[in-house]
Amino acid sequence: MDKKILFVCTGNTCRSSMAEALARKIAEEMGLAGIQFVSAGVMAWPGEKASAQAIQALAEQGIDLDQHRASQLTPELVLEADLVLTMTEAHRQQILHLLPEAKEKVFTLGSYAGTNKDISDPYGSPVEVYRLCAEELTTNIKAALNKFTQNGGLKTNMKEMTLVLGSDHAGFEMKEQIRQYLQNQGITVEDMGCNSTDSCDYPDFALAVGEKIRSGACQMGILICGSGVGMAIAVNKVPGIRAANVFDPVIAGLAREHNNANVLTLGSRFLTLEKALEIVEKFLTTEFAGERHAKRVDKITAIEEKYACR
Ligand SMILES: O=C(CO)[C@H](O)[C@H](O)COP(=O)(O)O
Repeated sequence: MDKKILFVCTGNTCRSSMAEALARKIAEEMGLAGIQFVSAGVMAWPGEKASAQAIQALAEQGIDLDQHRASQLTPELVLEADLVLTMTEAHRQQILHLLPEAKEKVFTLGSYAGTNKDISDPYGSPVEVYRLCAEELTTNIKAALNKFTQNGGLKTNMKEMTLVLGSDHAGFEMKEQIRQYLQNQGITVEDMGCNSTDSCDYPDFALAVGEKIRSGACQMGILICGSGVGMAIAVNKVPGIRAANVFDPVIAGLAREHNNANVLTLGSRFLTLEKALEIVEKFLTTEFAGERHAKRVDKITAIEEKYACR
């Protein structure tokens, strides 16, 4: 079933209408399927068109906002959404006043994306201000979609995802066998190398795999070195990556269920192929449980954000 993200501003003719249309385009560029985007205003005139400057700013990016018509925010819209992103804290407060029980899924776009700034209202300004607003929205929406997809917003389905693999020389042969196994099951796999048993450096491949996931091009990764330890340490330096070095299928399931791990690392020198495949299968077929674990995974993300270069 599709997930739904609702953007909220005041009149639904400028910020949230642009956010809805931009998010649709960004999700397509990130290869994200299964997310529906909608928008509404806390004080909208239902049926009103988007402002002329918003239409122009988005038309310059090849996005048609001409057909948009404003909608008034209703409790149903909030309840139906999986995530509600408001343009300002005042909008968030208005929703929570109406529906305090929605607290867990209503955020300002800035706080959810990690930029921590409200999106200011361009209403009545010249088109240049709308262009800047569209840029600000784009930055925030990209980060928000990364977070939404990595924190269990989407259910994992093996056949629908693209997996990325990498290894060093010690993990090369096991990587080849795992790739074959996955491809035989119809799973799309990207292989970032290495391509032989010649000695090489595991951080190079950890970075390549981490960046594929960070960009949204792939949803999960598997990295193999001699012990799995170096790969886990290296790839965990990429923001948004939660890698687990696993030697047992039960732990592989827990790494997904509780920690929403998105990268599995394996130690080829300490695992039989049979055991490695059992671990891979469990890792890829277990879904993040969310609920109390989501709050904890969000705290891991908050640690990353605390030390991010600004
Ligand atoms: O496990 C690893 C990193 O954690 C590497 O595969 C291992 O360090 C490579 O060692 P060598 O160069 O002696 O083959």
